[in-house]
Amino acid sequence: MLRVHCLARVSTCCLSPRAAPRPAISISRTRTTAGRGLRWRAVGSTRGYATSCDKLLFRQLFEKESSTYTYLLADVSHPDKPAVLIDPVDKTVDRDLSLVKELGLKLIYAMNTHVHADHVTGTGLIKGKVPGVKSVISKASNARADFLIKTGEKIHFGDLFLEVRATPGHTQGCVTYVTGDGPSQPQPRMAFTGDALLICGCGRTDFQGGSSLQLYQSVHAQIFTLPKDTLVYPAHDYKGFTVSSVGEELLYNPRFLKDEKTFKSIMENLNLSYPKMIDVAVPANMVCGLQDLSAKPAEAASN
Ligand SMILES: N[C@@H](CCC(=O)N[C@@H](CSS)C(=O)NCC(=O)O)C(=O)O
Repeated sequence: MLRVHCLARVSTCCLSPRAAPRPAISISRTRTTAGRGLRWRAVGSTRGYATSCDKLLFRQLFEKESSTYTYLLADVSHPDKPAVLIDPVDKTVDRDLSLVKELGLKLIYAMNTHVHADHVTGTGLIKGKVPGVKSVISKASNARADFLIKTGEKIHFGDLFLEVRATPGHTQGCVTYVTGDGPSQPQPRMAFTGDALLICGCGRTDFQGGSSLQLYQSVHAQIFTLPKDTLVYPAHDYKGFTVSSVGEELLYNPRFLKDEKTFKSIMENLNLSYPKMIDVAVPANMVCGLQDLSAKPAEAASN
């Protein structure tokens, strides 16, 4: 187990008597085991788009120019209320940090699912505004960050954790973050799929080392093997959808329902225009948004 950072305070897990006290912040490396369950359980809503866990605070946030979703997760049962942001956008950093402050959370990680091409990550700005926050991205992305994570590793915030699953194909370094498996973790599980799996769609594969065959295989192996009730939260939606599930994507995703060859042909014929921001966004995101911020003094901590 690789511990990369610890807070002095520890808390015991209130829902799992078997769990040992865990440092508030840590990243550990374990082997990933794909869920094989076939559960379909509606929790708290008629469509089942909710997760039950007293500890988890969860918010889905939207940036309208790039149609990007940012996700805020926190363990509110822990005295520090440690929180993570997944895929923050530079333009909405102030909104996101205000929310973190209002909710009394302690932001510890600003995480990226991949090197985005259509917008600049908010990670660099956040690090300047909230000292102590660590940036996270995959090692396979070849980007710079405080923590370079790999498949199978766990990212802990309080007693909750996210499991890292490599889902390359949109870019070489794409990962999906999945909430933990176990009695004290949110049920159903939640998968933050970045651009690998979108709702009834997927990320394009025509730049940044993209590969349609790799995408097809990684989504099938790493996401579609999760329990069917696992909630799917993508990095983008262009039609106004907010959440799906593994079960729904298995039934209705028009791209992944096809065989590999047909999928490849679909991806080769998407005819999408290049993202407007790509020339600015990719270099900035390769350094997790710290491209030109070194000269600027850090602002006062937001929380
Ligand atoms: N018009 C937007 C870019 C839209 C786009 O290409 N989205 C990407 C994800 S961001 S790189 C994508 O993979 N889309 C897949 C799809 O099927 O739409 C812009 O100019 O930024």
